[in-house]
Amino acid sequence: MLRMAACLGLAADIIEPAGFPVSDRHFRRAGMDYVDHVAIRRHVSWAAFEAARKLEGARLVLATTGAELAYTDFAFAPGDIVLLGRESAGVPAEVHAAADARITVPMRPGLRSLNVAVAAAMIVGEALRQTGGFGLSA
Ligand SMILES: C[S@@+](CC[C@H](N)C(=O)[O-])C[C@H]1O[C@@H](n2cnc3c(N)ncnc32)[C@H](O)[C@@H]1O
Repeated sequence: MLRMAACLGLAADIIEPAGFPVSDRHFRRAGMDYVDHVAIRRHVSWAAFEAARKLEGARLVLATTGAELAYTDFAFAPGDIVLLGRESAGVPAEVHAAADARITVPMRPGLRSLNVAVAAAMIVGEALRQTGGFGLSA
């Protein structure tokens, strides 16, 4: 997802505790050489992230299998933050409740979820298509 953010000119927020090590050193050790090309904002907690987001006035758009609204039917706006949950557990109820919108990538019945990076790519692609953001960022 960080590689996608680098290539498409998107900023990435990481909210701790994350389900993976989040230091630049760990990313580099994992061969993530794109890390220097992404504006990564790290937040020490959910509360810290929410405080920063509210200062910016950005909408929080939660990607979840627990929503009715298809991502293609949602009207994205520049500045929206798309929040994705942990690969293992999704997001807690508190985070679900705090979102301004909840969207889903419709799936066949009986299957659990997409891989988080696949869901992110589909949703970000649609958001950029709608907002004209493809290729506009330096
Ligand atoms: C592997 S899923 C999490 C699965 C977890 N067991 C759960 O019950 O939420 C990781 C993240 O990918 C995103 N995701 C996966 N499939 C999705 C879908 N069909 N629609 C929207 N988001 C999805 C969500 O943000 C989810 O929190």
